[in-house]
Parts: sequence; C-alpha cells; structure tokens
Amino acid sequence: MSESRPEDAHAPLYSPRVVHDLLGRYGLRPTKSLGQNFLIDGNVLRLIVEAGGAAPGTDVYEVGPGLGVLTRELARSGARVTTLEKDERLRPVLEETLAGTDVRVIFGDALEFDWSSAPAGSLLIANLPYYISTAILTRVMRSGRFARATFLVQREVGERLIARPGGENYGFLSALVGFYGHAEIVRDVPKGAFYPAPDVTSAIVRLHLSGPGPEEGVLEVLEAALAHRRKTLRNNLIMAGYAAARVDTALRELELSPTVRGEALSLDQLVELARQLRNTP
Ligand SMILES: C[S@@+](CC[C@H](N)C(=O)[O-])C[C@H]1O[C@@H](n2cnc3c(N)ncnc32)[C@H](O)[C@@H]1O
Repeated sequence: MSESRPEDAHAPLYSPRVVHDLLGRYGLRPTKSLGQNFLIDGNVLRLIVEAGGAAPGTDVYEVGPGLGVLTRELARSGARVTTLEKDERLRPVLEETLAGTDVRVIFGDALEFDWSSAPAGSLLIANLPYYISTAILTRVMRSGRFARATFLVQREVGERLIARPGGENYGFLSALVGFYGHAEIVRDVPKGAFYPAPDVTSAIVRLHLSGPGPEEGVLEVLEAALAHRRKTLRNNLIMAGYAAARVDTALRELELSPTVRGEALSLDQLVELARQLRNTP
C-alpha cells in the first residue's frame, strides 16, 4: 500500500469513495460493453461470500474481479482463489488491491478458459459480467467440475434459471439446470448496489450442481428444440436442420402433437426425443 494513497486506508474497498478514488487514480472509466458494474454494497458482498461457501480448502473461481472487491473477500475466507479478468487496464489496480493475497489472477477471456481444468468440486463465486452470464454458466455446468455456483446476475436470468417446464421463463438455460442440479434465488439486489447502476434489477442466485448432465447428443436437441419460444417443436427442429420426415416419425413415436412447443416437454421427454431422433433414419 503506497504512502501517497489519498483515500482513507481504513475505508472498505466496496465504499463508493474508494471505488471512485481507485478509478480516478488509475484514469479509468467503467466500460459498459464489458459489463463493468462494480459492487458498492457491503451487505451484498458478505452475503454472496457466505452463500457461496468459500472456506479454507475450497477451490473458488471468479469471473471478472474488476477492482478486486469480491476477490479480496474470497481470499480472506482462506479459499484457493482463481480469478479471470478480460480487461488488461485493471492489472495495476488488482496488483494494488490484491497485494498480500495469493490469488491467481488470469488475464484473458473467461469464455476461452478451459473450465474442465478446475478441480472436481470447485465453486464459482462471482458478480458476473451480465452480457455473457448465460454463456459462462453454460460452460461452468457443462464442465462437470463445479459443486456450486453463486453469482450476481440479472433478475431475469435468475428467473430463467429457476423456471420449470411449461413455465413462462422456461428455456434452454432452465433445462440445462434441470440436467445438472437445481437453482435458487438467494436475494434480489437493487440497482443501487453497483457503480455505475445497471439498467436492470439483479439477484444473487445459487446453483447446486450434482447431476451427471444429459447423455450424449441431448444438449444439441435441447438447443434446437428450445431455440425459438414462439415456434413449435417441429418447426424448431426443422429449422435446426433435422429432416421433416425424421421429425414427424420421432413425434409420432413419442405420441407428441405436431403443434407442441419445446418448452412444454419434461426433461425425460427431451431425452426420449433425442434418442428417437438418433434412431430414426
Ligand atoms: C459486474 S463486473 C464485477 C466486478 C467486481 N467483481 C465487482 O463485483 O465489483 C464484471 C467484471 O467482468 C469483467 N469481464 C467482462 N467480460 C469478461 C470476460 N469475457 N472474461 C473475463 N472477465 C470479463 C469486467 O471487466 C468486470 O471486471
């Protein structure tokens, strides 16, 4: 910690004053296209660390440390922390705010990261960049390496994560959660918990991941079946490249109406559909 540091050394990192001071000293402005909404609420910070289960001996992965607010708390918990940051401009800030911790900071795109390199039973704890929250969660679930994921995300994505088949918000992400475990909304978080405030309300969501995931080929069918909410399952599958005759045979075998929508199918029916399509010439 430099002696010339102007802000009150005792003020917590999440305090708006410290956040402004850090941004000012390093000549930075939050970048909207990178989803940079920094956490400035100590209660939300404590809640996410606690709900996430960071503790000595656990392996915690974070996407987007930003100024290091959450990262520093995670390190304090005694967990082994790996954090992935795309924005190189934050390198000197993180050198300052994470000084004295043994956090592994990797600069690069979290979408390019090899999530299967994480040890089995890892935890994801993050204030996610909202523009890629679905893509990150998909990768984390599919890696099969994570026991739990606790994160800040748009409330609307939280609703999709907890949705059940047939429900208004049910889609690909909901079905994916169904295959790997289940989700809960821990708490809604108002816009004012961030600087700058995002356009939407957020939520802390926790995913419990225990399932083995779907068998081979099911995810591809799932993606096709749920691609467009307003279209029938039949049309979605045909648009994804399945021959109409093949689709019709599979629907008949499963006793499904040609007008049924993909989001009305249970997970078991989706698995059966994938098997039928595989077995239908
Ligand atoms: C919502 S901010 C969270 C910052 C900090 N954890 C906090 O709570 O204040 C999202 C962070 O993700 C970073 N980010 C955006 N896209 C990324 C990507 N593709 N890979 C890794 N980090 C990314 C942003 O630069 C930013 O630091």
